[in-house]
Amino acid sequence: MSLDWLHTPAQAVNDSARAAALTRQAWLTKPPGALGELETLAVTLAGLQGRECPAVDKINISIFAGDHGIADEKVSAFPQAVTGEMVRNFANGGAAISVLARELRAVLEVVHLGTVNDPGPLPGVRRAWIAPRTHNFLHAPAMEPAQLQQALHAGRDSIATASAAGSELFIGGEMGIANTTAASALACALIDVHPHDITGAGTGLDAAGMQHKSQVIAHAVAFHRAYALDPLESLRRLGGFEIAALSGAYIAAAQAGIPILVDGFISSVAALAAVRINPSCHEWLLFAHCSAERGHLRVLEALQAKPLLDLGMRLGEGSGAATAASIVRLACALHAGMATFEQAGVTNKEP
Ligand SMILES: Cc1cc2ncn([C@H]3O[C@H](COP(=O)(O)O)[C@@H](O)[C@H]3O)c2cc1C
Ligand SMILES: O=C(O)c1cccnc1
Repeated sequence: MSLDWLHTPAQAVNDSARAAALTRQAWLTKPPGALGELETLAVTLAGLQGRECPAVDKINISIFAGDHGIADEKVSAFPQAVTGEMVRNFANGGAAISVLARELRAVLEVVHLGTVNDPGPLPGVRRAWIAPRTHNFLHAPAMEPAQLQQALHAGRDSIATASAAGSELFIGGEMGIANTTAASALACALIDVHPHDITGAGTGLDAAGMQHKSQVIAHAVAFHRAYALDPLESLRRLGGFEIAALSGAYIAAAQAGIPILVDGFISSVAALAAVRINPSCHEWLLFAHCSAERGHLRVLEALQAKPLLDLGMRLGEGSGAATAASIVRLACALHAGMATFEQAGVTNKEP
């Protein structure tokens, strides 16, 4: 199986649906622009969904879980066993994203790509097993070429299922202890930022822990520097199974015409890799929130992204995107449900 599909263009945005939505916004009983970003959201979604009045009733969430060799370098405040334990927690419905998905009445899929602490087959968990974890990218590429391919295809498979179910919005999430280190290293390769300026606390490192993490990232980025201009190779060398699966899912969603709501720091780095691999998927990305993880602002800037929320969240799992999805729903409801000046008999301003 080749990776040629990664370069297939995303679906074209429907300009006439977008224009119709823009006109509709001007007719609604409010001063023009008074609903701020909610107006922009509705108009953007209209173009993506190809209808004057978009809707996000059917939301698909896929959480990709995988472990990281770089965890050996003591770069996380939590032990590696937590990744596998959280896969079980997702299956049992006890994680933050489980609660948010229920509230949204979204379809939640958990994709288990490989953990050191393997909980085994679980109901509601798709096993797309690659290996217990990636290689430690301080000394070697994180993934073998075949493993990168498996991870990208795991993401694409999630979109095939979502697309067949008529999904109107895709949210990707991740779980993988030490993945803020992988995402930070990958971001350094993709946007040429200094590790010190992007390294954050992740699950809660103190200042000394962050200093150490930043040095580990700097060494890894230097080790793989020769490949920094190649985004797919950087993803293989510095990413992780769940990060690559997210990149594959984003590209496939844009190709399938499903709008994407990007979560926090790790998801945004996966989105940046996706855009560097296939620039046409950029138009399909909506950005949910600004994570408290230090490097997120810099990554959002590289994506020219204006996120909807800033709640100090730093969890991952797709939780920020699931929270913002309610706002996206409200934007669609306002756009479709408000009366026009004419319908309501309200006097419009002078032209
Ligand atoms: C119980 C628990 C649940 C989580 N859910 C997401 N993460 C988040 O934290 C991890 C990244 O942080 P670091 O790079 O510092 O390890 C990822 O698994 C991410 O999804 C969690 C972390 C923990 C501990
Ligand atoms: O913003 C994120 O994605 C994030 C931040 C810290 C830990 N895990 C995830």
